[in-house]
Amino acid sequence: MADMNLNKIRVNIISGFLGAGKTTLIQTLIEHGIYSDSKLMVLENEFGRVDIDSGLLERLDVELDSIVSSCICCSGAVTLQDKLSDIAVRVAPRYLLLEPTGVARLSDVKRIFCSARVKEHYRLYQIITVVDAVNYADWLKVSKGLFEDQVRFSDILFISKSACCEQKELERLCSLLEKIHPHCPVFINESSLFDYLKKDVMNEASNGMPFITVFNQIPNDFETCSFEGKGVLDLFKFEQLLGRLNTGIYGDIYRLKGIFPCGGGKWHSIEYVSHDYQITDLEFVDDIPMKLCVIGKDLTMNALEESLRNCIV
Ligand SMILES: Nc1nc2c(ncn2[C@@H]2O[C@H](COP(=O)(O)OP(=O)(O)OP(=O)(O)O)[C@@H](O)[C@H]2O)c(=O)[nH]1
Repeated sequence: MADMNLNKIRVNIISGFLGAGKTTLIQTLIEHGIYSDSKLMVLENEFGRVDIDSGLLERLDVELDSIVSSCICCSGAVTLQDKLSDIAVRVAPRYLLLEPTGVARLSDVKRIFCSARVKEHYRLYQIITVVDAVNYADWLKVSKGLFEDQVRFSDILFISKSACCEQKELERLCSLLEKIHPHCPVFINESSLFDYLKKDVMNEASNGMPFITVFNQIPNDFETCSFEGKGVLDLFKFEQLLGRLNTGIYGDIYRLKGIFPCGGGKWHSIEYVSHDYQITDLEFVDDIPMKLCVIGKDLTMNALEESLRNCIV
């Protein structure tokens, strides 16, 4: 009898904390042809109300969909199941690449793929967690349980931003990862990860559901605040605001991302991760509204909104 599992949609999950580099890795995996010759679909989950990552992936020639507003590991679990059923019928890709939010518990996402309804169409293959070499110590302070959950339930660990770190720091991180998830393959450079994936991307998720019950101890009290609308940002004032984000007056801000126009037909993307930020010119942007999304704890939404309004010219 033919193995029914062979016809199922193969799922790779790309997990990792806020701003770790999940979307960047997805982009690179696709550009390096890891999924070439196969119909691929990317499913993004954005914690905020506006969808930013999809816009950044749009230029790649893949099917793209997203779930916004809710985190698929908790309140959005049913939405994910519905979306997966829809994709199986409407798109029927060979592969599905799923990017959960940075605050998703990987154990919960993995559990969704163990449900009978999802298993009917999908088969879970390798789960990669991206670990941010620059900011992991901050994330451990913010939510140790969540960090450990994402490491423990993955099949492959990829350390991003390694070139920005000293060797000693990398060694410290590697030994921490080994303690949390012994013997899990860890990759520091992209090319060795790609070589491994080219051979093993079709390996089924190896460790099943380990018998560990830590899930409910993770405080998932992250908040998000999204801004979307017309308006041009004064870059100087906006950068001043970015410089104030770590003072605590707007709460604890861990991540800000988005796209915005700044006059003269120019658009930028903003990537703020744990106090550092990068503003990049964007080449192809249609006439879409400015979109910004903030993730943190104890956010003072009104103060943040007022300060952002002050940046609009
Ligand atoms: N130097 C360096 N920067 C990186 C690397 N990977 C990602 N980044 C940068 O980190 C920032 C966040 O990257 P994303 O790929 O958007 O991260 P993400 O995990 O998808 O972010 P969220 O979905 O918001 O959680 C961007 O400014 C990237 O350019 C890396 O390996 N090295």
